[in-house]
Order: sequence, then structure tokens, then C-alpha cells
Amino acid sequence: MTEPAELANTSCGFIALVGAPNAGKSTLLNSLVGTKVSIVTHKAQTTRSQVRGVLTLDQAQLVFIDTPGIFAPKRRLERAMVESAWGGAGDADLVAFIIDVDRGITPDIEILLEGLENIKQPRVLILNKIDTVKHESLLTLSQTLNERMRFEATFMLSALKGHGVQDFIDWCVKHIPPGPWHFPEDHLTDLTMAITAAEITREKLFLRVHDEIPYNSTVETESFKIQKDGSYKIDQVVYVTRDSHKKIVLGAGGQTIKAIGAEARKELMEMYEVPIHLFLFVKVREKWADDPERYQEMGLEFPQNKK
Ligand SMILES: Nc1nc2c(ncn2[C@@H]2O[C@H](COP(=O)(O)OP(=O)(O)OP(=O)(O)O)[C@@H](O)[C@H]2O)c(=O)[nH]1
Repeated sequence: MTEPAELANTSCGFIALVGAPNAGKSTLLNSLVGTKVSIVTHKAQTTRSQVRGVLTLDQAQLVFIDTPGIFAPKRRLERAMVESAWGGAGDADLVAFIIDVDRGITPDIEILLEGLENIKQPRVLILNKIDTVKHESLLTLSQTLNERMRFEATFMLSALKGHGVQDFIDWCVKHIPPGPWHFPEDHLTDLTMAITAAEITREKLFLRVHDEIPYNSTVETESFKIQKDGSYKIDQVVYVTRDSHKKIVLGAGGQTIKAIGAEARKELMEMYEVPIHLFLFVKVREKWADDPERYQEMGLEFPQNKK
């Protein structure tokens, strides 16, 4: 059987975005894909598992993998996140190492550089948040990192403002292997609607409650139903580890959870363009971070050893 001419010249590549927590990987993924597929907050460790964002151009399909930030993990959940991030890098055709230029070479960066030494795929360096620093410091940082490790190319960009992002896309298009597309043309992410909905609620929760609660909480979609009238009915559970956290998430008279729900619902309505009925419940599950099922829901491998 002969292939249609327009398919014969296609290329498809997986590009992992790795970096320290808060480097701007999710912001970059959204900017690359041109829509929000990965949640973003100012808090470190927002992304917990791999999120794929797909950009399909004339002949090339670029599949970007947003990974959890890499750092020295202490707890089980953190270890699962870091393992997932390196897993994402191992599965890719290209690895893009994103660094926050404002923070420079922190101890987390040293860990990353060590790990990147063991990655056999071609690496590129992305200096992100160039809107926050002076040009001279960018050149110094670029030179230092390029002396430490071989990078095929270096990009200086602002994921937030979109500056320099196109140059990175153009480079990727030229450097991915030929082959058929992995996803349908109109596909933007591999996240299911149920997971996307849970992630959006988690983003609103992270933004609204402070201190240790975000790191001790998770959100799961228990049921996602498309109703006869086209609206979506979504039931979600926010798991927290302590009763005192539940009180904070609920807020006085349920105000906080109501506000989180209203913000998540608004974003989901804009995203899916249908009426959304979102029901949030808060449950205390002291040991959810030691429960294999919760990891499965998050798309993470469960590390057997607690320490
Ligand atoms: N000024 C500036 N801020 C940025 C830029 N890119 C990302 N940020 C901000 O940096 C913070 C972290 O961004 P994320 O995209 O969530 O970072 P991440 O690397 O995915 O973080 P983790 O989920 O912790 O791994 C957010 O407040 C972003 O708005 C940028 O180019 N310029």
C-alpha cells in the first residue's frame, strides 16, 4: 500500500522539558502548544507527573513532555515525582534543560547536571525568564553551563512573555526524526478530561491555600459524566492529611472551598465551552501519600521503599 504523499514526509519527536522546580517548564509547555495544558503556580513542585502537550505543524509533530521539577527528594511522593521526571527524559528524542536565569546555578542545578550526564539523548539548554535579568549575566551563565556540559544548542527565552519560543520550535522541527505522527492532528494533550479537571482544581487550591497544605493535598475526579443536555457533571475529592487542613480548605462557612470550586468551574467552562456542575468534597486521609492507588491516579509509579 502506498502512503499518501503528505504523510510520507512527516516527522515526529518527543522533547522532554526537565529542570528544577519553578524553572518555568509548565509555562513553556503551554506557550509551545499555544494553550493551557499544564497547570502553573508560583509554588515549587506544582507538576507531579508527566504531562504531554502536542504541537502539530505542517509536516512535523512535536510532543513536549512537561516533567516534575528535579531536586533532592525526601518524601515518597517527591521521589516518585523525580523518578517520573527522569523517566520522561529517558523516553524522549531530545532533552531540553530549562533553567531559571534569575536563580542561576543552585544546588538543585548541580543534581540536574549530574543526572543529565547519564542521558544519552541530545540535550539543549534553555535559559528561561530572560525578562528578569540583564543581558550580560545571561551570556556568563550560558558560557558556564556550556563549559560544564555539551549542549546541541542554547536558547534564551521568556516562556511567560513568549519571547524566543518560536526559535526553539523551529530548531526542534529540524532535529526530530522522520516518522509517522503519534497523535491525531487536533490532539493537544494526552491528559484525560477527568485528570485535566482535577489538575485545574489543584491549581486553584494551590493558589488559594498556603504553607504546607498544597504539598499535603491532592485532587481526584471521582466521576465525570456528560449529561443529556451536554453539560458536564464532575465530582471531585480533595484529599488532605489532617483535620486541621480540612478546616482550612473548607474555610469559614465553606467559603474557601466554594471559591476554589467557582474558579475551577469558570476555567473548565471556558475550556470545554459547556455548562459545568462541579462538586467538591474534602476528605482527610492521613496517609494518602503512602497509598499506591493515589499514585496510580496521578500517573506515578509507587516507590516501594518509604525512605
Ligand atoms: N518572569 C517570568 N516568570 C516566569 C517565566 N516562566 C515561568 N515563570 C513563572 O515561574 C513560576 C513557575 O512556573 P511553572 O511553569 O509552574 O514552573 P515549573 O518549572 O513547571 O514548576 P514545577 O511544577 O515546580 O516543576 C510561575 O509563577 C510562572 O509564572 C518567565 O519567562 N518569566
